[in-house]
Amino acid sequence: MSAVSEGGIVGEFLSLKAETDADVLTMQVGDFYEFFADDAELVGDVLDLNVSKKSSHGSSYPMAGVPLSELTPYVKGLVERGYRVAVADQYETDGGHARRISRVVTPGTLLETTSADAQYLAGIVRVDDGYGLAFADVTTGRFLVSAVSGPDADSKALTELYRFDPAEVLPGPELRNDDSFLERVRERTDASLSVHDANAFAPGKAAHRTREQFGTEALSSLGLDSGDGAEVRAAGAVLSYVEETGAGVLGSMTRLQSYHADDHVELDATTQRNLELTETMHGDRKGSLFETVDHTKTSAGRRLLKEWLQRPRRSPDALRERQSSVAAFAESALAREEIRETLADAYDLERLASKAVSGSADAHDLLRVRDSLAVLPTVADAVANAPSLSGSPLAELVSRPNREEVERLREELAEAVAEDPPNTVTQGGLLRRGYDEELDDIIDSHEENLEWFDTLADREKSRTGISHLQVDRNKTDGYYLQVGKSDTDKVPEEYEAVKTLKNSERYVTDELREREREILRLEERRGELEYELFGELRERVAEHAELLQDVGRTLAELDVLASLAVHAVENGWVRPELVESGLDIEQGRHPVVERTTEFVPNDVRMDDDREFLIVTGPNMSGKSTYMRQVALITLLAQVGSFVPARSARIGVVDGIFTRVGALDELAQGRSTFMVEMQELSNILHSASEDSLVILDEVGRGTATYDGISIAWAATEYLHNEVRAKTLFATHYHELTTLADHLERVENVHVAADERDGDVTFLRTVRDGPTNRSYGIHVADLAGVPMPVVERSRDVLDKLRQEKAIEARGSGSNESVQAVFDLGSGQFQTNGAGGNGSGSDADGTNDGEESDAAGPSLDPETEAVLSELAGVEVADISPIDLMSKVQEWQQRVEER
Ligand SMILES: Nc1ncnc2c1ncn2[C@@H]1O[C@H](COP(=O)(O)OP(=O)(O)OP(=O)(O)O)[C@@H](O)[C@H]1O
Repeated sequence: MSAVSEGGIVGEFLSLKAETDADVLTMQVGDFYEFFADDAELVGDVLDLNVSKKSSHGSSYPMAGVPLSELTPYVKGLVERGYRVAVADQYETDGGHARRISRVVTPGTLLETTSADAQYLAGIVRVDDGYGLAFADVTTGRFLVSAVSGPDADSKALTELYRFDPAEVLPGPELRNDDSFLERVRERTDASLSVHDANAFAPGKAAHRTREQFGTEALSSLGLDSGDGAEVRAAGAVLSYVEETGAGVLGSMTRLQSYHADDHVELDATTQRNLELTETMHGDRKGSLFETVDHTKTSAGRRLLKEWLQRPRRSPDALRERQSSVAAFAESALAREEIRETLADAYDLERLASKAVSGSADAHDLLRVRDSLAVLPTVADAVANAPSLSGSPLAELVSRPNREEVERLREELAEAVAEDPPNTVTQGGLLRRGYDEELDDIIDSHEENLEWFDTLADREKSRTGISHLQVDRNKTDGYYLQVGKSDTDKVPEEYEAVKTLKNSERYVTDELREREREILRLEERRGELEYELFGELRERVAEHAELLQDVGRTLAELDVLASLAVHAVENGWVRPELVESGLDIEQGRHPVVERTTEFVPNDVRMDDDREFLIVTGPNMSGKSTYMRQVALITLLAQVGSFVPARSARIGVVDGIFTRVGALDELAQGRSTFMVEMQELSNILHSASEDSLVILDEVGRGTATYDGISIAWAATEYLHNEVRAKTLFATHYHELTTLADHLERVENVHVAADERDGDVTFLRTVRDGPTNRSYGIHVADLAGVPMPVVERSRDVLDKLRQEKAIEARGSGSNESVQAVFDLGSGQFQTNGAGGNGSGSDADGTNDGEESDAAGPSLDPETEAVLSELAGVEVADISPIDLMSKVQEWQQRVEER
């Protein structure tokens, strides 16, 4: 026990606590880890740990404790709730014991996670023209850096944070006081924000740290050799944080990967949520795209599939390679299933590598490494033996890790680790015979001594003639000879009595004592030697961390590609053709909805003449489903997956942007309309002509005319300036007329059949606008009282009267093409072809000015109209009226 007095322990605890900025401290006191004072109360509350009282220097302190071997789950419990936990260990000093903080466990450096998901620690640095980002997963050794710049760098940086969903973020010194940025980080992730030494972010220091870890070569091969890049600053800070927290996993971070935001399809946080990639809008995992398409066999495969879905790619070559692998797997069911079955035997090698490096891997973990390594040659042979697989990129994939090296390490482990080792690494029994000579000698002598005891009773019986004699051992007396009372007279003189029982007597002899001491000595020596040898073996496995990561990654990739093939085969998906632009999906389906519904497939065609689709149709007809289906098919194609369609040609996009009604905005305390406009604003800023934009009901959150105006203007801007491929679902029937005047805007509608007051949803998408505005009709169907329905029709008519909106074509903002009259529901133009039926669509205009309040007419027509308006129908005879009409016609024609 500690040399410090009992009272001093609380004092020691409190002074260690003052040293650390961790939220909670636990301190080893003998065989226990103790929490005192506020920390004891916290663990009492949070983890239901029993809290007692400890008196110290006249005060009483709350105290809670757990045995040494049971600390891990408590630390994990605290860290998973977002606390940073400092662990102080006891060590020997000349005068007794002392304690120091050996590790600070934080959400981003927790090794003991049981979740298969990636667990990133992120560093983010702001510089003049953007941000540097570094992401490290201490559980797998993955380490990635990136930089984003440009006018929308803020949103790009936040997008990356959302994509990696880090457990912990270290903001650089420039960001620490930027409350609005930090608030946005909190909104998009569940990360804990931790403050790390500002010096660690300094360019020189960070570059030094990064070079030390990955080597100068690695930095220069990624073009980061100047060392003052923002991503290197973020990387250096992350490395120094991992080191400072004492997790001991730096060695597993073997490879620096750099990526460019342009390598991946931009998917902002809103879009990832809207498309329900990994969870539904209601927060369920089930019903997400990921859960629907996931057939992986390993947790590393699951993790990788999720990563692929969250980070679709833009390089057509890389995607075609994945497609070819999926196609090969799709064609060879037998080999695929054999490989998947073998993969199921693999454990998470990336995680095991980190455990080996941190020294926390036990003998069972090394057996897992052995068994997982054995999977590689088996699957590689299966690939080589299946003709349709051996000619595919899968052959290259399985030959990536060095097979000889894999085999050497596997053999070493097979020869070293015992088949059924104990759970602790200190008691011996971890290693096999034949692995180490000294160990074998120890085991031999140990066995020989045990054997001596096993046969002792028989030997003594025949030597002494005692028939009631047995040899046994217990905790207090050790080994002894037990002789029945009736035979005690035959006991030889070297027997030394140690205990008298009712019917027997116990004895020991010098030799027995000597043998017993030898057995204990051998057991102790065996424990020590095995621990030492095991440590060396684990060290060698740790030295192979990179190999383990390579094999782990290869098996995960195989697992994901096979999983995509399984889903494609089971659901009739096809390989999409990747093209430069445009979109031609024949008989496309929604990948998630098709699983639970008799799905009606639909076509989608978009090209340079048809870039903007206005999607109309009654409520619940399937507008949102249709648009999401387009987005998801595009996304799946850029994951390298097959897609739910009869055939598909997909133009590779640089980003997918969506704005759909979200459910949880009010819960976040922001006005729905404000959020809607922020999202719209982000899309208008970020989308390019290579992007896909999905807008569902933009403008709905405000007054109708405000809404129409915003939707109208956004359509013009997207069409004229951005030129992104856009699908826009709207209930504003008025917008459908835009197709007549904006060159590349087309209408499609989801058809519904209406008979005898019933609407049957056909779920079929057809060209052209829907032929009526359904809102009031739906109110009618829903049983809203007739007077209200009729009155609303009246009101709608009134509202539409004499309201007009101009449509602007591309080119100068002054060039007014057409005026939309909400009263008539028609466009009016004064130029050539002035009936507004579309002849102005090429953007040429005869230059006449239009009046935003309505078309300006020539004086003669004005006069005719005013006469018409003045006619008192009741006072004029039919004959007079006919001749008046003839006269008006003539005057208008001659004008
Ligand atoms: N092609 C289809 N085949 C079968 N069912 C479909 C199809 N499209 C949509 N559905 C189903 O129809 C329902 C309504 O779809 P959706 O939400 O897309 O309609 P909507 O027109 O966007 O509705 P609202 O205008 O009210 O937002 C959903 O339950 C969906 O599963």
